[in-house]
Amino acid sequence: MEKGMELPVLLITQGVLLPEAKIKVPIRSKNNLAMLDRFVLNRSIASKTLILVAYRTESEKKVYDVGTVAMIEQVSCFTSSTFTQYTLHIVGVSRAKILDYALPVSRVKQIYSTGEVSEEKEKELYEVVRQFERSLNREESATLSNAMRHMIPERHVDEVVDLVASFIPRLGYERQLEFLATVDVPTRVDAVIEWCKKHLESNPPRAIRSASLPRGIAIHDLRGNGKGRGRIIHNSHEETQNPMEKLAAKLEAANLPDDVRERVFEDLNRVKSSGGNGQESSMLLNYLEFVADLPWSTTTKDDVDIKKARQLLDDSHEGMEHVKKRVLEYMAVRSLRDDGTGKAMAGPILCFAGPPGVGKTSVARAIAQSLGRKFERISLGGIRDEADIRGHRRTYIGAMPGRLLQAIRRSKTRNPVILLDEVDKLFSGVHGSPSAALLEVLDPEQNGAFMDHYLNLPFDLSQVIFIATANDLSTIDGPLSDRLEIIEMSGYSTPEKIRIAEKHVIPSQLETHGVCPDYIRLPPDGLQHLVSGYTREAGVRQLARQIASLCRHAALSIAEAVNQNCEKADTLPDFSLPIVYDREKIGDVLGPATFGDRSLDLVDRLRAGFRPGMVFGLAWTPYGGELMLIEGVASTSKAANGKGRVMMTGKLGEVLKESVDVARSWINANAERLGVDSLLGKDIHVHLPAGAVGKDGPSAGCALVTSLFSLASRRLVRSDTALTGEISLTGMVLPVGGIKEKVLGAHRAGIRRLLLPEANRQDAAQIEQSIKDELELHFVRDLDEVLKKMMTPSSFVLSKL
Ligand SMILES: Nc1ncnc2c1ncn2[C@@H]1O[C@H](COP(=O)(O)OP(=O)(O)OP(=O)(O)O)[C@@H](O)[C@H]1O
Repeated sequence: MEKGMELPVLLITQGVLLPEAKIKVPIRSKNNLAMLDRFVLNRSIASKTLILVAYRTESEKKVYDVGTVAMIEQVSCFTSSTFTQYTLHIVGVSRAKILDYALPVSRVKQIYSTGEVSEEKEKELYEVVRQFERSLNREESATLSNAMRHMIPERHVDEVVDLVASFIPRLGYERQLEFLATVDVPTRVDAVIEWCKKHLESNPPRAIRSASLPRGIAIHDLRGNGKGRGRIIHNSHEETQNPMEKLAAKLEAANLPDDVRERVFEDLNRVKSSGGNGQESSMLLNYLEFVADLPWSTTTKDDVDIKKARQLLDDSHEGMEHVKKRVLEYMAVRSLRDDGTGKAMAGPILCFAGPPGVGKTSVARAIAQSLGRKFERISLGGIRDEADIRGHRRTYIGAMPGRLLQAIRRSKTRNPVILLDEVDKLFSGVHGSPSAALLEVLDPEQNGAFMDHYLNLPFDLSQVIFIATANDLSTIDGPLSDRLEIIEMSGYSTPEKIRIAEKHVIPSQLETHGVCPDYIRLPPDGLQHLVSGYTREAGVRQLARQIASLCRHAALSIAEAVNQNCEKADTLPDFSLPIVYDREKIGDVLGPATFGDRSLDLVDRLRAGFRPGMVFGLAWTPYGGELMLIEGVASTSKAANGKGRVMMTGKLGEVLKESVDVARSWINANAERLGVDSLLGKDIHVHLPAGAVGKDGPSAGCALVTSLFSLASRRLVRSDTALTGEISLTGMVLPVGGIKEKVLGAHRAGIRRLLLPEANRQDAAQIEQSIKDELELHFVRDLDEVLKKMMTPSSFVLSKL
């Protein structure tokens, strides 16, 4: 049996894709959708390469036995409320025989072209193609000449005819299929010459007006090089240059380490000896270009001036003193331990953790700037494939280097600061563990000779400074989190947001939109309204977007006024500067406020309808703190053993479920002492609304005890208070995380009285004084204290549970 390779199948029902041509294929059929889902969207290694299969005739549903190996250049996705349409942007690579047709994967074998084309034939071909190009409409002509220009030098006549054939209008399905199946190059050349001539009969070429031709096209000339197979010559300068020599010079200039140099020049000689022909050589050429582009020995010199760095951080970032302090310490240690090699000494990798938009990326950028290093960001969100970090082996068609080396190439230096964004969103899939690969990258023992599968040569990453960011620390892989030094960046309070907006966001948005600061004014109450009415976030990203909308509005108003002024020089426009964005004007521009009063209404409505068993807890989410309603009901159990059951709903995690059990046991054990009925013999149902959102963690313990006590005592819980805290079975209140976020979340929701664990007193000290002034904070040590402070003083007691 013939061997071959297995490729995912994309069935096309209209048209034929020839090698070198590009098409867009909307994915509609069930089979194509399944293939897309399995091989492309989930990023398998072979995901970039497909086999395009066509039917024998457009009506007959039998597949043709020659297909096109193709590479996906882009996947675009259009989503409306009713459907999602994916479209693949594809480029044909080569012909392939379909050995074993099956869905979703078929076994195929690449077919190579055969036959030599005489010099005269080539000349004739290039002459006809030149005229054909000028007979196309301007858009197609530009696309064809562009495609020609982007064909690497040394492309052969067989590739040129494939490209040109894909531009011939109204060729017909069957003729396209026949052309696809023709491996003999002279036959294809004859066919293309004939089709071009036919087209020229009814579409004469436009006259050449060299002055009007775009640069590069006038000299874009197709002709034989007099040495057998033809090649495309782009311009007179390139005519004199041998691309192999150019590449060799580039590799020479790259200053490769000795062991690497030897292997790379061996590869170059292999390409040279094959004359640069064929699929393998073209892959090798791409590879060598990549090797030459890597900054093997280019570094920037560190310029560590702590005073300057402090100034830069202060100028670009408001508040966040603990972050700045830690960053400066980090830089000071680096400068003292610098042994002149620039190597990052074994030490922790900084990881900024916090909700979106709190400045994690911009602090990392400031670190790079103050060290005088290049900055690159790699987004790790959703990566499941080890190859994303470490690259694909070159044996795969369409193989690519990993994201790390791509970032290094972009930075053009061997010692940039690389931000590993969202390390908490790395997943392990069927194609290896990206976080294990990342561990190797971060390990100073191993990263001096990092092996990317594509590069397949050791590359020294030891001088790179890695900084990570995360939203949710609980989802970072254990060994990876051991390597990270976490610096928590919590969300901002409203006054902090206002200060950040005034000092940083507004000036930078004005500059971005080219609006003079004198032309626009955002008075304090306008800004306050913008923050509380149009944003509900821990950071300032949404706020920056809203300010950008105001700047765009200002830019448009000013531009319109200026135009009007020019048209009627004698009448001044009805327009006065600066434009003042007060509450009313903001409402006109951005529409009615999305938050603020309306959501406070919701809390007010909940408070008005408070029943026994209801209590406000506090939740930490990766997007900031939130008020969390807990509801409980109890009824006499009808269970056979009479003991009563507990039901929990609202997508609760294991730990949260256990907290309900602990709370119930504590109430039952202390019922007599507290003077309430035991919950034994009662069926209890605890529900945490926003049922579709998963919730977990031990910090709702205090709130759960309060809810169950309320049921047992038939007394109402204070609806003006929210609380957080883990509990022990013996009634102690234990500390919890995310205090600042939770307190700010409660404050945003309009709750002013809070119960926090005594052991978290220190965390609460970090909250801005102006916020604390508006709050009544109670620190509690045990559950007796919690219940005393949480229950309404009224003797409102329901007669029966
Ligand atoms: N304390 C601050 N002072 C000045 N500007 C700030 C501050 N915090 C955030 N910003 C600005 O807010 C914008 C968003 O910040 P950035 O992109 O760094 O957020 P991030 O925390 O990295 O978010 P994500 O997790 O979504 O990537 C940036 O323009 C940043 O400069």
